[in-house]
Amino acid sequence: MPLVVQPSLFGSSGQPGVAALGAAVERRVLSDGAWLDVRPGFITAADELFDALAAGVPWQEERMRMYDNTVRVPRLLARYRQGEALPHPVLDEARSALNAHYADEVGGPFVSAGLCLYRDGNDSVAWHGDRIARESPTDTMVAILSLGAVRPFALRPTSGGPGLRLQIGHGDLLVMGGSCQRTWLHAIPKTARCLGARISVQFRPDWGNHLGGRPAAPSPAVRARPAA
Ligand SMILES: O=C(O)CCC(=O)C(=O)O
Ligand SMILES: [Fe+2]
Repeated sequence: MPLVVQPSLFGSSGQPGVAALGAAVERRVLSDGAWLDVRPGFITAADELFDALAAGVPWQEERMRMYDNTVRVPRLLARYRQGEALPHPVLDEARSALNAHYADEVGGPFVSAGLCLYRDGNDSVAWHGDRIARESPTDTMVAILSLGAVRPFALRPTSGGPGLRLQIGHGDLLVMGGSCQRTWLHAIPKTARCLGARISVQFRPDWGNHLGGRPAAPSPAVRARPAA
């Protein structure tokens, strides 16, 4: 199917690279042992990286089982398991910088990379916790680079109660850590306001059987469904 991606929407120029982590990383402690780190502007010359990934990654449209049907996964995907070459050298640089910064944190090192391309506001990911932590009581980390359109990154505790929405921008880093994949759910909701495509790169400590997410548990507010 044709994929329309507008090139160089964002106005940066130069060689893509990574900025320092260190004190630029802001930690937000959530309930139940979960935490989030945000480092705005981690990727420099992020529109060049966006363009290179949009054009160079072998994006796949996938289908998934939903009850008795198969449905289109509403985003394009690419996966790079441990040992597979990443599609851009800046992703190697980013993973090395993350592994140095998070060396003393439980759950590393980051090895695999999953990429998502949200073509427009109709593409999304439903509420889920990443499957790497599904049956394990141990803490873990998922580091996400965000490129392109700003989409709200929504989080809510599995036990109910108020959630939050982060505006993760072009070139920003978000790390979910601690118990976040067990005790919180996350989603990229559909939106009518989205201005263009977004690419996310998720670094995970172990490919394991992560296939895009663990569905949200049934709750009065949200019916259980596979992460789509
Ligand atoms: O695109 C994102 O930022 C999140 C994607 C995600 O949650 C996943 O692939 O498990
Ligand atoms: Fe996820």
